[in-house]
Amino acid sequence: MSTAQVLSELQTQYASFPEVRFFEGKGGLPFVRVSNRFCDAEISLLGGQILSFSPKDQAQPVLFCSDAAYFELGKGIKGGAPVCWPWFGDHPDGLGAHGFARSNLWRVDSIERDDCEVIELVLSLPAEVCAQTPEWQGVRLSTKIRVGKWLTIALITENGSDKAVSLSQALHTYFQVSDCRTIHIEGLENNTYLDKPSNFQRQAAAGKAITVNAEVDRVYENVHSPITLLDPNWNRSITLTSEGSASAVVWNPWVEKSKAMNDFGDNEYTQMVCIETTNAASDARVIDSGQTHTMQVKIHPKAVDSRSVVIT
Ligand SMILES: O=P(O)(O)OC[C@H]1O[C@H](O)[C@H](O)[C@@H](O)[C@@H]1O
Repeated sequence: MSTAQVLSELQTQYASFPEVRFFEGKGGLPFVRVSNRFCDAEISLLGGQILSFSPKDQAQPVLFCSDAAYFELGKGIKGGAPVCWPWFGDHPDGLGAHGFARSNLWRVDSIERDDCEVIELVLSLPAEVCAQTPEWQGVRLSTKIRVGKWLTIALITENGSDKAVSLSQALHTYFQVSDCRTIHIEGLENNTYLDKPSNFQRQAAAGKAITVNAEVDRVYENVHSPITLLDPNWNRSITLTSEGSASAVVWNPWVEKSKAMNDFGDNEYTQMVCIETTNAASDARVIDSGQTHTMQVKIHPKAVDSRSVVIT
C-alpha cells in the first residue's frame, strides 16, 4: 500500500477526531498532527516519535528538530523525542547505535480522547521489524503519547518470547532552548555520572546545577527525582518526571561534534540540549519471558518569573 493510501485509510478510521490529521510530510513520510485546545504537536510514524510539541500558552516550541535531520526510512530523525530501543548507544556486535526502533515505520494502534480532551495515541513497532534481529523476535514495543498541556510519552516493552532479554533504551528528547550557554539543569546535582568524552569514567557528583559550555555527554546514575531545565531568557522551566527509569543522559555535542554530524547544523548546538530518559548503563533491565516493562516521562513546561530562575 502506498503512503497516500495508508494515510487516507487512517484519516477515515479516525474521522471522529477532527483535531487529528494524517499527512505526508518531509521525505514523503507519514505524520500525524494533533491540534487541540492545549497544543499543536506532530508525530512521525518513522521512528514512532513525537517531533514537535507547542503548548498554546508557550511562546516557544518545547522540542527541537535539526534543520539538517534525515527524513529517510532506515535512518533516525534528529529531533523531537527519538526512541532508542532495544539498545542505547553502540551495539557490541556493530548493529548500529541506538537500536532499530528509530529507523523503522510504526503502526497506529489506537487514538483516544479523554474527558479533559487530551489526545492519546498508541503506536507500535511491527512484529516483523523485531523479528529481523533474532534476539528480539517475539518482543513487542509500543508507545503511548499523550498530548495536552503536558506531554507524556511511555515506552512499553512486552517480552512475548520464551527467554529473558536485556534491554537498554532511551527517550532521547531534544529540547529547544534560547541559548545552551545560558541554561541550567537542576535535579542531578547529587548524582554520579559516566562521562563519555573521558571514556565513560565515573565522575563524582558535581554538587551544582549543570551548565553547558563544552561538549556534554553523560549518563547520570541512580536518578530518582525530577529534572528541571531552566531557561531564564525565555522565562521557562521544563520539568521531566520519569517512571521505570533510574538513569538519564544529558547531551550537547558542542562545536566539533556538531561539525562532524551530517544530520545536524554546525551552529545548532546553541539551540538545543538533550535530556534523555533512559535505562542505560547499569540501569539496563532484564525483562523475563512474559513480563512487561514500562518507561515513561512526563514533560511539563511552565512559564516562570525570570527572577526565580536566576541561579548564582
Ligand atoms: O547521532 P546519534 O546516533 O543520534 O546519537 C546522538 C547522541 O546520542 C546520545 O546522547 C549519546 O550519548 C551521544 O554520544 C550521541 O552522540
